[in-house]
Amino acid sequence: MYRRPRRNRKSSVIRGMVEETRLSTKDFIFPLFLLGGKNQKTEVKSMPGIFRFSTDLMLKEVESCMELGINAFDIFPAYTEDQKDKYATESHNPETFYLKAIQKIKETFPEACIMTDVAMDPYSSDGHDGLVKDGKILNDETLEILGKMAVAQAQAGADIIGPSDMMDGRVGYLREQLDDHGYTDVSIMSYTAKYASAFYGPFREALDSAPKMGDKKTYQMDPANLYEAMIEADLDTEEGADFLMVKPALAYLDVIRLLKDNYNVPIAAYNVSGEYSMIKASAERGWLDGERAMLESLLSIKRSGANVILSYFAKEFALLQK
Ligand SMILES: NCc1[nH]cc(CCC(=O)O)c1CC(=O)O
Ligand SMILES: [Mg+2]
Repeated sequence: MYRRPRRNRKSSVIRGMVEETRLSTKDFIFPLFLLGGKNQKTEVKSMPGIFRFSTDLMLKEVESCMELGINAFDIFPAYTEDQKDKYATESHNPETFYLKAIQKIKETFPEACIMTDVAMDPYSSDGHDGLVKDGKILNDETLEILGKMAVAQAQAGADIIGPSDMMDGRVGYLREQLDDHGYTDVSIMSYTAKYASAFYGPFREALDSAPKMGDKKTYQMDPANLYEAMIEADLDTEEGADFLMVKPALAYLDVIRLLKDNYNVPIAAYNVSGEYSMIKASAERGWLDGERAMLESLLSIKRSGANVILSYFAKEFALLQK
């Protein structure tokens, strides 16, 4: 045998030299759940170790993450039922707590990169990402609401907006709205290939944002489809997306690879709530080594081509690097 691949695995130094993929805290965006009020901190039951924070406590959380090298955050607000309506009015009310919180975070930590979600669901009494009429999710009517939301978020200081709604044409529409309002520097990380997935369950518990009727299959993609992601990616790149995102991550590594190989735009992957909870739940039962399972799955997301990883594991990962 002239070739013995095991020679390059014989010591940890050599294994380190030939390592093809390396994770860094810089790869991550940490999703954070925001509450109204003051001095509030509640754990998400289905996501052990993940909390919702009111603005004052979130500032502390952001600070402790930044000390660990996590500098990018995606802020998701939790609204109560009485604050929701059909038109997701709170999403662009300049006095609403989540816009104030973003302002405050940017004021306190100007170097932090703040991303915001553009979709109606946390503010909608129907629990859908778009406007509901006669059981249908209206596309073009929704765009106008998303436009107001995105401009309000940019005004509050968002560095990146993340349309997660899957309405057609929204990237171009939002780019135009942002530019018309003078926010040419605000980036768009499009949820390009977002699948109708069972893995969003814990997130919907965190925000109490599950759809009141039906499901999201008329706008989110069918898990059976790979090449359809290229139709979405073609449109999003033409419409001006700065990043293309695949969501969820682990069950869709082939989609991440396909987009990475075909588009010259950075690819993001959302390691979603259910993917976090699966590992946490089995680690709690002693069924697998939670830390190793976390590192292996994060590595697989990067190896498949993701440049940016949104993950609830971000802080835990950063802590391990210390
Ligand atoms: N449109 C809202 C939104 N933005 C991110 C997630 C899921 C994130 C996660 O599960 O961690 C969802 C839920 C959904 O589409 O129902
Ligand atoms: Mg699309």
